[in-house]
Order: sequence, then structure tokens, then C-alpha cells
Amino acid sequence: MDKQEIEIINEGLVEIRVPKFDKVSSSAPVFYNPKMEFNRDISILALQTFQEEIEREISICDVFGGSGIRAIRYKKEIDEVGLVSVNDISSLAIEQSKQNALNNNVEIDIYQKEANIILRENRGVFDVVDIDPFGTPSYFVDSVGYSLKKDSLLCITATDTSALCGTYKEPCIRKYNAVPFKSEYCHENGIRILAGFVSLTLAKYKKYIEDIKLSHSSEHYMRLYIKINKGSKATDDSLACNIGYISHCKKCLYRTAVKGLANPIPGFCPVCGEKLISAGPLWIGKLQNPDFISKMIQKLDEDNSNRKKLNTEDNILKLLYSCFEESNAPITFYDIHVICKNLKISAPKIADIMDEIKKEGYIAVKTHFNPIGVKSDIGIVRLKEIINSLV
Ligand SMILES: C[S@@+](CC[C@H](N)C(=O)[O-])C[C@H]1O[C@@H](n2cnc3c(N)ncnc32)[C@H](O)[C@@H]1O
Ligand SMILES: [Zn+2]
Repeated sequence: MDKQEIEIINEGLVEIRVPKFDKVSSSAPVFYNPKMEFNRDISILALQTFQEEIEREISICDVFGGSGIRAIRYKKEIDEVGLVSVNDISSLAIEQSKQNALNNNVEIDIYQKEANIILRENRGVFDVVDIDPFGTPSYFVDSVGYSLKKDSLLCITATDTSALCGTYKEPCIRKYNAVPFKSEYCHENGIRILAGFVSLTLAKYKKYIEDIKLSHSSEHYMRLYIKINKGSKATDDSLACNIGYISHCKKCLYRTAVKGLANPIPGFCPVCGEKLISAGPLWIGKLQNPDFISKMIQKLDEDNSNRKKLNTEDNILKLLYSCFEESNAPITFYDIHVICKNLKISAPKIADIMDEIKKEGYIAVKTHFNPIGVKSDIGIVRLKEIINSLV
């Protein structure tokens, strides 16, 4: 048999070896996706910021470790890090993690267990749990709820964006117990469905989303950094304030958010009378924490001279500035091209539209979800009038 070719990867402060494979897929002998370097770089920055916020040493578990690169980087690149554990169900991944940890001179705990088992056997142990599976994380969220302690951070990735965005409705209902709809802002809705599912699942364990520190939809995945806390009253309050539905009119593009799990959802559009479509239950609370994000940005700015520049640093800064800007903006966003198509006109410059919106005292900010998206508290009727006046 041919000897398996090995590829050497340099990422952050580590060098790892993985079996060479033609295509990144779940059937590769050990999963390593170079495209996720951006995701791992952001994770390092987010965990470092979280550690400084809680002012104590943190223990971390990368529940779906793959080659071990993420856990090895956490151990090597985060200050004040305690126990770092890496887990994977695959024997080959475990072998690679052991070898890669050794080659990088780091000590990490290595487990070969099913994800739900490691989480349940280590209740209250980890300050940070990283859930980065293939596809949906939904099968693991109950165990996260059981396992996480107070003041902890949940990092969670979903790659089943077609379900979360409503391309396939039934899988979203099955996996996230929420109805999606396809729209120009379906990636934002997708993140909201995932956050809503986490919030409702954790509530069983009297745990709640204190704060979403950062969330983003990039390439083929969605990623959230969620501060979790504990307490029945706070859990009840969090659900009451942050869970709801978004209703949308496909005819005139009106949209509205409704708070509450069982409050009446409007059936018809108040602008044009068309039947509304609705998505939810989902998270209607904040998706970004501006303080946390500005600390992450500062980290990149401040130690530039003393450290190795991250390969994806320029893209990270672009994303963080965008997430910072949209942190206090309202739910959903307007896609200017979709509105112009609806009006059957060609699109004026987005900057001119934003200026006019702001002149009237409304918010107008761009969003990382879409380069031609504008987040604003202006209503669709006035926005269309403004756009028409600029043509
Ligand atoms: C997307 S990869 C992880 C990538 C890794 N976090 C990184 O940043 O490079 C998913 C990994 O989860 C493992 N896995 C799949 N199902 C699992 C389960 N139920 N329990 C534990 N590990 C699992 C796979 O063997 C695979 O290595
Ligand atoms: Zn309408």
C-alpha cells in the first residue's frame, strides 16, 4: 500500500501535519479545512478577550477536534489558559492530535468519545466549549445545556445554512424546531433561529444567553460566541425579552418582529394587505456586543509589533468593524437591489440613500450579511419614497 502523503500546515503559532487529501470533505481521513483558518483566528481573538473579561484562567474543550489544530492553537496562543481538551470520535483524528500536540510542544488532554458523552461526563468543568461539527450542531445543544457552568462561553458553528436560511424548510423545523423563510435577509434569520434554539434548549437547564458577544455568517457557515449564565428567573426573563417571530410581506417587503413565544403573530400586511409569512421562534435580541468587539479590534491594533500577524487579519478587521457598526441597529436589513427590483427602477447609489435616511433622523448602517444591505429603523413605505426621489 502507498504511504499516505502528509501536508504541513502553518497557522497562527503552530505547525501541524495532516494526511493529504484532494478535497475537503467529511470523508477525508482527518478533517482539516484551510478555509476555516479565518474562523480559528477569530476564535483565538474572541477567547483571549473572554478570558480577560472574566479575569481568571479558562479551561477549554474543543469537542470536535479533527486534526487538533484548534485546541493546540488555543493552548499556545491564549494567555492565562488552563486545561485544554480536544475530543474526536475518530481514532485517526486522535492519533493526529497526539502527534501534532507533541510536535508543537503543548500539553492537552485528548479524548476519543462521542460529543454528547464527553459533555455529559464533564459537567461544570469547562469555561469554554467549542462545538464545530459537520453540518448541524442541534444534536449536541442539550448536552451543552447540561454541561456548561455559569459564566461560560459557548462557541458554536453551523454549516447547514440551507436549512437555517429556509431553502429547505422541513429540515429546519426538524433540527431547530423553528419555521424559516427564504428572503434577502435569510442569513440573519438563520443566525437568529440557531440562537433561539440554543436559548430555548438551555432554558430546560435554567441556563440562558446572557449576551451574544459576536456572531457572523461567513462563506458556508454561521458562527456564534455566546456568554451563558445560570438562574431560573433570569432564564425566564431572557426568554420573555428575546424570543419571538419575524413576519414579512413578499409583495411590498414590509417586515416586523413580534416578541413572545405565544403572542399573536400578525396575519396580513398593514401596508398592502397581502398575507404575511413568518419565521420563528427565533432570537430577536442583540446579535453583537459592541464592547466585546471593540476589545477584539483593540487587540489586533495594539500588539501588532510584538506578535506574528494573523494570515486573515485584514479580513477579520473588516468583519469586526462591520459587526461593531451593526451592533445597535434594528432587526433585519433592507437589500437595496431587491427594493429597486420591487419598484421596477434602477438602483441609486447606496451611500446617497443612507445619507437621505440619516437626514430624516433614522439609523442607517451597513451589514456584514450583505454588501448592499442597509440596517435601518425607517419603514418600507418612506424608504421607497426616498429611493424613488433619488432616481
Ligand atoms: C468539522 S470537523 C472539526 C474541525 C476542527 N474543529 C478544526 O477547526 O479543524 C468535525 C470533526 O468532528 C468529528 N465528529 C463527527 N461526529 C462526532 C461526534 N458525534 N462526536 C465527536 N466527534 C465527532 C469528526 O471526526 C471530525 O473530525
Ligand atoms: Zn405588504
